[in-house]
Order: sequence, then C-alpha cells, then structure tokens
Amino acid sequence: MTDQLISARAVRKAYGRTEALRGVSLDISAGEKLAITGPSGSGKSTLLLSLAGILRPEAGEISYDGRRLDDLSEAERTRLRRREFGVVLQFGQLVPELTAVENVALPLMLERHARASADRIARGWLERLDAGALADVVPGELSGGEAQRVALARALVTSPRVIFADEPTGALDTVAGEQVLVALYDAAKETGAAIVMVTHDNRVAARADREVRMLDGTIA
Ligand SMILES: Nc1ncnc2c1ncn2[C@@H]1O[C@H](COP(=O)(O)OP(=O)(O)OP(=O)(O)O)[C@@H](O)[C@H]1O
Repeated sequence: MTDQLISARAVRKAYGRTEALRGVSLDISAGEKLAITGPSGSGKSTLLLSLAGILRPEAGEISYDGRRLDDLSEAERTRLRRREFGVVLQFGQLVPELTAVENVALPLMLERHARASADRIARGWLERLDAGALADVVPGELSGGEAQRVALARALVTSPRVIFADEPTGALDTVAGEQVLVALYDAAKETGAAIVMVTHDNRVAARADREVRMLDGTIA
C-alpha cells in the first residue's frame, strides 16, 4: 500500500551521448503541488515528459497509481495519459486551425464524447479561466496570455488527476503569467489534481508544496 500517485525509481534517459537523466528517484502524492527547478539543460523537461509517460526512459521504473508505465502497451499508456493527465507546455501548442473552444474540446472528442456535450464542457472551462469570450477565436489571434489560458483549459477539461506543466508561464509577462498561475492553482484546488511544474521562476516555485532541484541529470 502506498499513497504515492507517481513513483520514479533510478530513471535514466539519454539522447545519443547526452545523459539527460542519470538515475532520478522521486515520489509524488495525490494532490501535491511540486515544482521542478534547476539550471538550463539539467534535465527538467526530460523528467517531466518521462513522468507523464510521453518519453520512455531506458532504465529505471515509473509507476502511476501502482501500475508500471512500462508494463502498459502504447495504446494503454495513451489512454491513461488522456484520462488521467493534463499537459501544458511553454507555448501552449494549440492546434492553429481550430478555434479556442474546439481546442479545449479536443481531449473530450478523442475520448468519444458527443460533440454537444464536449462543446458545453469546454466552454465551461474557458469561462472559469476568464476566457469565455475567446471561445470562437483561432489561436493566431490570441495574445500569449490568452493562448496559455486556453491551453490550460484544454489541460483541465478532462479533470485530470495530474497536471504536468513545463514552464507554463515562461513566454508571458509577469501579469499574464501570474493570472495563468492563479487559474492553474485554483483549478487544481477545486479538482484535487496534483501539479508537477517545471519552472525557473523562484516565485512560482515558492507557491508549490515542495521543490526539487535538478542538477546534471540528478536531483540535487
Ligand atoms: N530531443 C533531444 N535531443 C537531443 N538532446 C536533447 C533533447 N532534449 C533534450 N536534450 C538534452 O538533454 C539535456 C537535458 O535537457 P532538458 O530539456 O531535459 O533540460 P531542461 O533542464 O529542461 O533545460 P531548459 O531549462 O533549458 O529547458 C540537455 O543537455 C539537452 O540539450
């Protein structure tokens, strides 16, 4: 028995000769807000993407809710990611051809929700993130802060148990970044989601329950 939601043991990941993760072990509890900090190139993004089941480490173990991620088939991991995880990256990565509400509804559509209910739920999240008026706008016409709020709505729309965020405010000025963070923390508080966030901003890290600092592919 364990109350750890995510558990990583001796995780290693290399890109060619670059050892990005050199034996990382970490436990994350349900609902915990964790900040991953450290210098550029220390392996923060690689760790986040590995914990989220997006990158496959070549050694070590990562478990989610007692299940080893590497025991799951690719299809099972994709399903787990879609149902349990929300991911938001530095530049939001919205689909440019879709409107804001279509972007937010996308994870629900992939889970075969009916279009009308997906649309309704997506609009609800946009409104909660103070972006209801942007529903029918395409990403190219949004400011950076607006696009990040839409990306956050998309990460939250499935009510994930974990939100993985890689420098979600990195492309924003202080005010817009602050708004996105407040929205993220409020939403997580409401749903009980854990947050695993890469940041180089000390003020952001200070809001987390715990900070782990990466250095040269290990936790310092
Ligand atoms: N796709 C890739 N191909 C080759 N090398 C990579 C790749 N992604 C990351 N690396 C290398 O792996 C190491 C760790 O990178 P990672 O992006 O995880 O660090 P980071 O701490 O998130 O850095 P930053 O703060 O600059 O985003 C770096 O040396 C980086 O150059």
